[in-house]
Amino acid sequence: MRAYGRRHRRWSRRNPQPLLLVPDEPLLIAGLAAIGRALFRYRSGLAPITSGLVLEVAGLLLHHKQPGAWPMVAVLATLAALAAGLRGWPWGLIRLEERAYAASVTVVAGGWLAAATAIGPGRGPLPTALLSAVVVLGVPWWAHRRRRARVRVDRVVRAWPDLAEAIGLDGSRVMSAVVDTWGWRARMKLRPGHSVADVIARVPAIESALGTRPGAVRVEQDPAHAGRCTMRVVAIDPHAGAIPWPGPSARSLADPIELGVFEDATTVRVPLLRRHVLIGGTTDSGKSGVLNVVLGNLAACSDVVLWGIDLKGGMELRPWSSCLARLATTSAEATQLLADAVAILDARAHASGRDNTRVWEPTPTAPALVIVIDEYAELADTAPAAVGHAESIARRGRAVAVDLLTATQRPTQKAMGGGALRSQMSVRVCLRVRERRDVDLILDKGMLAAGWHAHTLDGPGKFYVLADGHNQPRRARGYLVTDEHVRETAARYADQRPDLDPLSRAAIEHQPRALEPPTTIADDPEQALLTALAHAPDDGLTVPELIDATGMRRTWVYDRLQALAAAGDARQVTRGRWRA
Ligand SMILES: Nc1ncnc2c1ncn2[C@@H]1O[C@H](COP(=O)(O)OP(=O)(O)OP(=O)(O)O)[C@@H](O)[C@H]1O
Repeated sequence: MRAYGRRHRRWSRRNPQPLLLVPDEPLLIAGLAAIGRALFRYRSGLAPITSGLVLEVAGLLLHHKQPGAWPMVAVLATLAALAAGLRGWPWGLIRLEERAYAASVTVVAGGWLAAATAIGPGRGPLPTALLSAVVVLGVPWWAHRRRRARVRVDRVVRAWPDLAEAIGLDGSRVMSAVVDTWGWRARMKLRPGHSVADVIARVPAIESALGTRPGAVRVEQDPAHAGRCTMRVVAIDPHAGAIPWPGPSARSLADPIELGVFEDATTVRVPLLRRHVLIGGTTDSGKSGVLNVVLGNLAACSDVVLWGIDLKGGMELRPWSSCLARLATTSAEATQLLADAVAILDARAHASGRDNTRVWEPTPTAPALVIVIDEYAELADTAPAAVGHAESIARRGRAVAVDLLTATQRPTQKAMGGGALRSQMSVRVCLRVRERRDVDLILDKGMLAAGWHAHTLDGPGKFYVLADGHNQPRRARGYLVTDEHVRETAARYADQRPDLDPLSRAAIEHQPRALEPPTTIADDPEQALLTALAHAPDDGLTVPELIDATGMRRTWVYDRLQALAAAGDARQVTRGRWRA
């Protein structure tokens, strides 16, 4: 038996059976069905031709049965054209061009039908007129981008059950789909037991199944139903170009700040009163850009005093110096500034307790205090004493309107005091990060898995924001604030800045001043700098180390480093570390 089986298999390999297709229905019916399917599939593209044929038949019937009805046809056509042109009825057209097109088509079709009813569709110029109208009015129809997009979306919706099964979302249903300016979005119902996290985990597979570019699919939870979500396919990136800053929108800290624009063109509005802000992202992700948008707005608020800490020698914040009541550029200055802020906080808390007022309401005469810290991790590295003050402000500052606005490349556990500081930051702006786990560091644990994919942001200024009213992973792009904007805004509001209230001023005056650490200035700081750079270890020296070596101020060291770098005598080994 086994020998027979082997022989049979060998014989089958040598003499393969021809593949026979046996139709199980008559050829004519199969052919008609195929034509029907093709007509149905391309029904949108064929619509002008179909409409021409329908008109021809209607003209024939009306001419034979009711040739005197042509004035009625003309009147109805005019009314229909008015409804289409003025109200977009019955297609719900919003855009002016689309309504104009619908009105023109209705007028031409109605006019032709009235003429065909009166004299017959085969007479005179009517056949040529109908053919020309189909071609001329068909061209905009065939070229219309949204119509073609709609057709593509309809096909995807029909194919979704198979696609969903292939990517592990079997049982999910597309309930409705809408084409918008940038692509399309669909409301989806998931299989019982599936959640939006399952869809988010399969986003790359969905992109592959739909044939989109990577990063084109967004998924948002339906706030009313755990088993439903909105899937958005962004065919054209609405954030491809920079969005110019329209200027400050806030006049008081109580006004929400407009940071930029979401992908659906709505404005990103974030309330800042009594909130600490953390802006995180890798180098060149646009942190300073977002900081500048916030500063540009706060500069226009008459109830905020601004203090700044910029340990990059004031590189980022100095352009705003005319609007900053204080700017610290060294670790010692930063520590003193934060200590003063804690003193203000204590004085205000004390006064609130005494007067039985729960919160400090900022006004131009009793303004809020916002402390802007550029590169918080650097502060944590170089001024550990300052970190204690910052944490104290983060914990207790909100009620008395002493707020922190911090930017950092990477809010590591160490920089963020083991997360204690970060947990107080109720507004988090996450720009592009290099490593996926940084998303959880900036936003919170589990946010990466929940769809806040900041590692896929592909341009400076693009961000996710987590704040009151913003708890869905929606991509936004910050406004681009140019140097010119900064100069103009700082100059415009410089003399409108409020002063601290007497209570806060008195609190600072009673503060013990830290003694300036004695600095020994090298005889020839320039030479000392060159020697330090020449003998620097392979991973370079930090700016504070160079300050120690030269005894000069940070700004001097930065200026000299820039000049030496331009001349090729110094180079930045990694960010902030230098050697010859
Ligand atoms: N919203 C934006 N739209 C377009 N371009 C932007 C935007 N924000 C920033 N950029 C551009 O990106 C570049 C880097 O921006 P920025 O200096 O703000 O980044 P950063 O994260 O602060 O960098 P660093 O870590 O070096 O301080 C700049 O050239 C800037 O013009």
